[in-house]
Amino acid sequence: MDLHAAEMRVKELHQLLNQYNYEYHVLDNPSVPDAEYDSLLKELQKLEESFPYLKTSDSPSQRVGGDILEAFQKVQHKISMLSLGNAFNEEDLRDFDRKVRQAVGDRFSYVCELKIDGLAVSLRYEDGMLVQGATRGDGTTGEDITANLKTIRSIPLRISEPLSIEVRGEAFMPKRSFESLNKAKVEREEEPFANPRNAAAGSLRQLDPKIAASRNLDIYLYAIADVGQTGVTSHSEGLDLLESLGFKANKERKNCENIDEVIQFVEDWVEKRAELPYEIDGIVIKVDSLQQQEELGTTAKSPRWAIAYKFPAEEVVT
Ligand SMILES: NC(=O)c1cnc(N)c2cc(Br)sc12
Repeated sequence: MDLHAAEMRVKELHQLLNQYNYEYHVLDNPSVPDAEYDSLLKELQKLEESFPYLKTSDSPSQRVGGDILEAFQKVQHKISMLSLGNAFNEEDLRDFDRKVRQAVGDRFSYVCELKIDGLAVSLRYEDGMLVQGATRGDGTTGEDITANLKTIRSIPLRISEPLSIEVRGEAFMPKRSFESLNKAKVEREEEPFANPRNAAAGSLRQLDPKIAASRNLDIYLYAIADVGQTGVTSHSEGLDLLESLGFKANKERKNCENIDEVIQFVEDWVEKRAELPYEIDGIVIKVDSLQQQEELGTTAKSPRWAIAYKFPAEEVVT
């Protein structure tokens, strides 16, 4: 095969492998069997060996990247990663609602989303290519865990538009992955992880990307850091844009016209959370309009236009 033919085939294999990966890990709806994916990936790896210059950083073969790191580099978040104020009961939620009304009046709506119990991370893309992934850290300074985040198959190595954009989300370990990881640890007489959140954090803090790759992590994206540059006017539009770019956003979100609907959503999920294949530790409630978010602003560490309702700690059944 000559170089031009190899270049064309590599381009075709990127498109096929990215599409199949998207269907399996983002849509949870594969159109080809795993064996088909594996054989196409092997074909790509062989072509990259024969024509090394065709191996690009966004190649599907580059998910489980390089060497074991000595340490993680520090990353300064250009836009700080805020934390959320907490609500623990209905009264706290109604207090939050009153403060929103005082600031923006009565014409506004909320978006309610599941609060994923994982590790907050930031992903930076340049011209559509994933160039850096980092932990939240203290909100201003995080750690560069790009190699480990690239192993999460639902993270696109290249998004559908050549945008330079930074997105935020929660990396997590599904319950079933957590259970099988801890079973293997106990069999090896190693200390098991206390919960999926610790397991996800521990996996993403591994200096060897091959270990992170073995942990079956996943992610839900829930914010665009520089959302003002995208032209969207609401948080719900921002979530739709994330999905159109190829990101995995959580489907269990609801637009709520008033705080009574928010409280109903919270009560519904207190009951339903056990059925989810991942852990959630609450519900995130946001004013939907970006203009009204702007009017409400933020305190030093958290937005006035959002709050996290925290579920009561589950009784540990001994
Ligand atoms: N959907 C969301 O906004 C969301 C979900 N899960 C989380 N752990 C967090 C944390 C912050 Br801060 S926002 C958010």
